[in-house]
Amino acid sequence: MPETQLNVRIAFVGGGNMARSLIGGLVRQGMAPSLIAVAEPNAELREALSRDFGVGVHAEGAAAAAGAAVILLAVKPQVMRTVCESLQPAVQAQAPLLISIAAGIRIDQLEHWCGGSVAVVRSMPNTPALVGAGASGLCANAQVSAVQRGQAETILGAAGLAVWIDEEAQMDVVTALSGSGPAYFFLLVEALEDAAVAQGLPRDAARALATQTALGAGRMLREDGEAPAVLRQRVTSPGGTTQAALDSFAASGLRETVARAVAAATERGRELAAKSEG
Ligand SMILES: NC(=O)C1=CN([C@@H]2O[C@H](COP(=O)(O)OP(=O)(O)OC[C@H]3O[C@@H](n4cnc5c(N)ncnc54)[C@H](O)[C@@H]3O)[C@@H](O)[C@H]2O)C=CC1
Ligand SMILES: O=C(O)[C@@H]1CCC=N1
Repeated sequence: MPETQLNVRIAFVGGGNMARSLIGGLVRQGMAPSLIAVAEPNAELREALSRDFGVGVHAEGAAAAAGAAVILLAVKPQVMRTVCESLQPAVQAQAPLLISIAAGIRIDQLEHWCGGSVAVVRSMPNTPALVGAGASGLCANAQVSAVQRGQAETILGAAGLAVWIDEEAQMDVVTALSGSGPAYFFLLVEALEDAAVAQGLPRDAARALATQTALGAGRMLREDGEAPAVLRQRVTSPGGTTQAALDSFAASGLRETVARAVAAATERGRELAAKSEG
């Protein structure tokens, strides 16, 4: 990754699922594992990260953060305040770029918990990052330099697509769309599988066909370049089977149902942020 090659020290605080997927992406893209340090209290996870990627592992956040130009916070929102407070001396001494991937934790909270002025990128990735097909929204505060923006983009981009969001308030919408979004598509595949079984198809065949249809539709959305509505129209022969299904979706208010679900998820993100006030 020439322009995107990272040659600065990165500390991951939290070595769970999301951290693992981001670390895997960086190492696959050629980043030297010796530049990556991970703090993870769970010894089994620590050993697995060391064995699988050759990264440095520590039990404590402060040990991993020592000398890091980028500190990526990959812990659950509930422990974020304690973790930031423990990192305060390192953050104040080293002035690193701080990247948080925690749902619902705001930039001003992170600044406050880390002891004041600090460059922060708030990000919302999603679980397809585990297979290199993630989608992340990124939002930076004013202290983040152009170089640091590039670093954040490289780290999140190593696991898929990274999109900058200007207004932090919109990060709750990103969470509701792409953060939670994989679950919506999984639900649709579940429902399609069950529906096909109800119509007489064996379950194995129903799951295989529903899964591959989701993959095929996703790849066409990315690779064809046409708008989703155009791709949909191309499948829909007048008076045919697709039209019958789409008419039924419309009669059930599918678009309104989706709009209500995304509104509920956005609102929940706001509530979670309010709960973690401090
Ligand atoms: N799972 C998802 O779909 C998404 C999750 N996120 C966010 O990513 C963050 C991490 O989520 P996951 O990786 O799914 O969770 P996870 O539970 O797999 O990983 C969190 C890790 O943090 C470790 N940890 C706990 N206390 C610690 C401390 N004091 N210092 C260092 N490490 C500590 C835990 O042992 C655990 O391994 C969360 O804030 C979540 O909101 C963001 C986007 C999507
Ligand atoms: O459901 C949640 O709250 C988290 C945020 C995005 C995906 N999982």
